[in-house]
Amino acid sequence: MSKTAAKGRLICVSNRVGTVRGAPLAGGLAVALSSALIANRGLWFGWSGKTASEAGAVVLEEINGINVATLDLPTADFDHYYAGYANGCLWPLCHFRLDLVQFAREHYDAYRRINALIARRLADLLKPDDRIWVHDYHLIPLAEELRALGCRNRIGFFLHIPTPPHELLAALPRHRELMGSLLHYDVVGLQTEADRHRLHDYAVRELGCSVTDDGMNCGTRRIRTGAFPVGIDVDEFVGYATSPRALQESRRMSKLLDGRTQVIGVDRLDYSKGLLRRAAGFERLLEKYPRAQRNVEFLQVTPISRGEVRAYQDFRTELEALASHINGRFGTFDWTPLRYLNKALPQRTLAALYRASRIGLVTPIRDGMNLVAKEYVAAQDPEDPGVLILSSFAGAAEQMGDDALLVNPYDPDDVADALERARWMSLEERIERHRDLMAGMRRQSADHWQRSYLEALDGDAPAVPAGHITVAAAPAGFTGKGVPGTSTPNRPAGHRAQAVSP
Ligand SMILES: O=P(O)(O)OC[C@H]1O[C@@H](O)[C@H](O)[C@@H](O)[C@@H]1O
Repeated sequence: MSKTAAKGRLICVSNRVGTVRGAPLAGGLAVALSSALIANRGLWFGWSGKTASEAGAVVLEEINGINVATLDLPTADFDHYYAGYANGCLWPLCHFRLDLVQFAREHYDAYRRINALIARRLADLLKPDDRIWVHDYHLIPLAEELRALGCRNRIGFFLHIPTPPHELLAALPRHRELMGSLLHYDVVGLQTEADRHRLHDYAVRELGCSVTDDGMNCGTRRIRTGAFPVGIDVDEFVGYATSPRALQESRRMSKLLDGRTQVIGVDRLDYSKGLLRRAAGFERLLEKYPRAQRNVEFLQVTPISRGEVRAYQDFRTELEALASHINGRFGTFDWTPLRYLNKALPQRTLAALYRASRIGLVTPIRDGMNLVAKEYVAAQDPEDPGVLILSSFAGAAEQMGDDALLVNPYDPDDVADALERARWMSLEERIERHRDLMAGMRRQSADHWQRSYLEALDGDAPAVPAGHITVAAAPAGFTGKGVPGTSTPNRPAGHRAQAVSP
């Protein structure tokens, strides 16, 4: 199929739609997807942000020039789906925190019901040549539910968060059922090559797939896989950071700092962001390099997130205790070492804060990509840029690892040493690193991300064949649901492919 063949509409589906009434479109990702939607006469489909006693009807409207379709989700299932399964089970699992995974069958069942509901509502709107692009872990089974309704459209999936290794995934009850549902997509996109390899490894071991140059063969299904690293709109962010207002704010901030070095961290309040270990690394800097005392300030901007999930509540309490401990231990009447804000700041304000900060400290214990790292770099003054310190466990490290200072977030000494090195890095070295980082970010922008993904989705992966689908057998113990063509429970290992209707 030619890449330029006439295409149908693009339908993006995500739990939250990226554009809301009354607020301008913000963030490179939302902007990139919106421009793809506008160019492809598309529709953004997702949750309305409200729950109701009954599942709602789809509301169609135009917001910021984009066609948006939303629905209220049923209250009875919503918490189990969102806080229970998506954020209490899949999120920690995908961020390698098996210890925090809370699996409950009723959560998983609600997650499946919500996916089935979204599929039914979406199916009513579909035209035969629409291409569907599903986003993130909330909606892994969506293609399977759509296929069950007879949908033969091209459907792609993009996972914004990390893919865990086989050993961790295998600990998830009913993992084959969940992961097998990925085989109903035509294209599965991941953030990094490492994620892609982990997916392949899982699919070979558990789903009977074989790996090809551009994806996987699973019986008669050919699934294209690829690493599509999410980027930012570099010029948009440079524009924020160099607006007269931002420059004025940065100058005001520099005056307040009075010659002290500002280190900045900006993250949702989430255990995956490594905030406790980051604070411990900062504390280590003050202990190990006493000259840093009174000369460095750490500003951590941390809007509250998913406060209904227990692990997030516990984490917040621990972080607050550590922040006060550090300030109590090292602070003086005229110097607060760590300023910790639970506020969501607009992109423009963040850009000014980034520019006034000599060091960007981005140390998640695991992250799909991390766009803060990219925004921090884009906001810098190219003639006197700051230094990015980046966790080697952020997806962004695959692209930025040569020019950022990479650290192991589990090692406070490594973080402290990188902070000290960044403090004293020569102007020449900072300029060179910044230049190379900017060049890489321009090559792999948000726009490049959506274009390359859609090219893969429109490419030569076969659309779902009419009639029967077959896949190779899954190993013993597999309960069937999830993989096309595997409806026999507990099929023995080695059983060959079997045909079923899609
Ligand atoms: O939607 P939430 O739970 O507030 O989390 C914010 C975002 O967090 C991201 O990291 C997820 O990949 C998104 O899917 C999610 O929307």
